[in-house]
Amino acid sequence: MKKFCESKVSNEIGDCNSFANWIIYVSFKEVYRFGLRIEKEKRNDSFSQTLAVRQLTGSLTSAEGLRFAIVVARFNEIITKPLLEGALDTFKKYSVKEEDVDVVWVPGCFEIGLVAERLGKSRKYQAILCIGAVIRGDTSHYDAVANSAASGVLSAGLNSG
Ligand SMILES: Nc1c(NC[C@H](O)[C@H](O)[C@H](O)CO)[nH]c(=O)[nH]c1=O
Ligand SMILES: CC(=O)[C@@H](O)COP(=O)(O)O
Repeated sequence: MKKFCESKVSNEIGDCNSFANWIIYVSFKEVYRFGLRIEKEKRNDSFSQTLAVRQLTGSLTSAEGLRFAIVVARFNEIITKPLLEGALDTFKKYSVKEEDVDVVWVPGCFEIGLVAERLGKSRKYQAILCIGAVIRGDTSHYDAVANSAASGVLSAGLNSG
């Protein structure tokens, strides 16, 4: 499994104007399903001596017939639920059938890696997507939870191939 995307975004919830960090993790066994497009770009600036810049862009046309799992944390559900809905919507857009997606709720980010690893080892899924949200407060609690979640997801990938 490979780490596909990790993003940090700022987020406001109620009184708490804080930083939320959520992790989205996808792995694809069959990378060849992503068509690789090579585009050449001509630049009209001081770098124009570089005639062409090669850009590699992945494009997924259809994931029909593939099975996916989503592990989603209930903690900070106000954030994770819309992320889950977005993920389900995106799967639909790529022709993944509803019955080919299993959603597993876990209490919080701490549990994501554990469950993702089990699901990965089941060999039932093409990819496992993990969704969690950790909000920075006044203490170092944020770092503990976010770091554990990130390393749990990394271990899940490494241990389930
Ligand atoms: N503080 C956050 C948590 N904490 C809960 C833990 O993840 C865990 O579920 C609990 O300690 C039981 O083992 N979880 C988040 O997802 N986000 C947080 O900000
Ligand atoms: C990681 C958290 O749950 C976070 O909101 C805790 O906030 P605080 O550090 O103020 O206790």
